[in-house]
Amino acid sequence: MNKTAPIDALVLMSFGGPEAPEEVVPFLKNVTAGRGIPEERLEEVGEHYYGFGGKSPINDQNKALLQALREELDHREIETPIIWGNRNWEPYLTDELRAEAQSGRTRFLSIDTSAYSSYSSCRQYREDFAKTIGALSAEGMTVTIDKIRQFYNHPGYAEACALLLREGVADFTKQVGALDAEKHRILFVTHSIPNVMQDASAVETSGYRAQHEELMTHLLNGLPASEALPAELVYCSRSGSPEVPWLEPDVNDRMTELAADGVSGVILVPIGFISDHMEVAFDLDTEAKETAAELGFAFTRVATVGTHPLFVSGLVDLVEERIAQLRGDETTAPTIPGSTALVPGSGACSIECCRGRIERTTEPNWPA
Ligand SMILES: CC1=C(CCC(=O)O)c2cc3nc(cc4[nH]c(cc5[nH]c(cc1n2)c(C)c5CCC(=O)O)c(CCC(=O)O)c4C)C(CCC(=O)O)=C3C
Ligand SMILES: [Fe+2]
Repeated sequence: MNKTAPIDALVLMSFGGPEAPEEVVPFLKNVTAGRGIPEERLEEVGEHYYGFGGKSPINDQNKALLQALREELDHREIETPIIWGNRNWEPYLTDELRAEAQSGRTRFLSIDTSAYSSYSSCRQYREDFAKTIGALSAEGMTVTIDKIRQFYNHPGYAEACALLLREGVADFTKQVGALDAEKHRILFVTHSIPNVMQDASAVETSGYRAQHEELMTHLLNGLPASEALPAELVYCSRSGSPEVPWLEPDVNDRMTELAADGVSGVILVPIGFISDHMEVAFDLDTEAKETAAELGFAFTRVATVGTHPLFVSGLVDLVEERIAQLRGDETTAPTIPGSTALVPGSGACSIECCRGRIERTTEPNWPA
């Protein structure tokens, strides 16, 4: 029995990353095709990858997540295949779906590895689906791809983040002896995006930044009073041209400012990333950690959810939720308090949402 009808197969859809030094430049070319990212920035980002032997950590993390999802599906006696496809590197989405279609599975439900709404983290994946559908159609194959909603406010993701935050606070407390609201800060960190992309994300949902704030508020409310510290949202991994405004403050700049205000320790909480991919491994664990060391800060970087069982079972709950919606069955769409489930369109945002790309074309640095 196909417990997931009308879906034939699930797809873990991610960004992709190089496996070896010779793949770094071709990968970066794929990522930035048609974008106005300056050459110097690409060389700089290339160096981050070479610093890790030319291999991105993201693929092994996706393999682990794929395995964990398989186990959770098996546990629920759901036999539907789950495969993995990427936007920017092998295994490419189109190739994986072609192989499935040749085996007779043509209706897909995607689990994207991005938690929030924005062009880069939601709509661009849907454009990838459209490209794959178009490419396979040109080869005579008809496939459909739906997706689960953005999961930043799903209890599975949020409660996994909450437990990991408690562990991080415990680690930090050991380092400093006792928490002190004058001297210590919680900095929630996410990937910066251009301001125009932020604005476009906030048309039909609360938007990229406010979604992070909803989760932050929930996580802070969940901390016992003895662990309460002042907290704020900061950003990492800015790219693009310096004249184009992106979300700020940068995590390093903010730590430097805080040091001038008498702060001497930070807990970084990377709620924008589901696993320790390059932004976490380089921008936080290398660069931000160095900044903290220069400032003489106590420093803890909270773990990302990775394959946390609450996160993995939450994703499978979201698969079941979306399938129930597709069937027209009664279903609930649970969220953390103070947040609302995103409207089902092609899964998460409505089809008009997050059109960051259109605004970009009005800027000299963002060619159409
Ligand atoms: C919001 C967001 C997420 C989170 C949501 C999600 O997970 O999707 C994310 C994830 C990722 N971004 C990644 C890598 C890169 N992102 C770049 C460029 C950009 N990212 C942007 C935004 C985001 N990016 C934006 C607005 C740009 C600029 C222009 C553009 O392209 O729209 C560039 C080009 C060079 C540079 O500018 O840094 C690279 C190499 C990797 C792989 C890491 C690894 O290998 O472990 C992952 C998971
Ligand atoms: Fe990125």
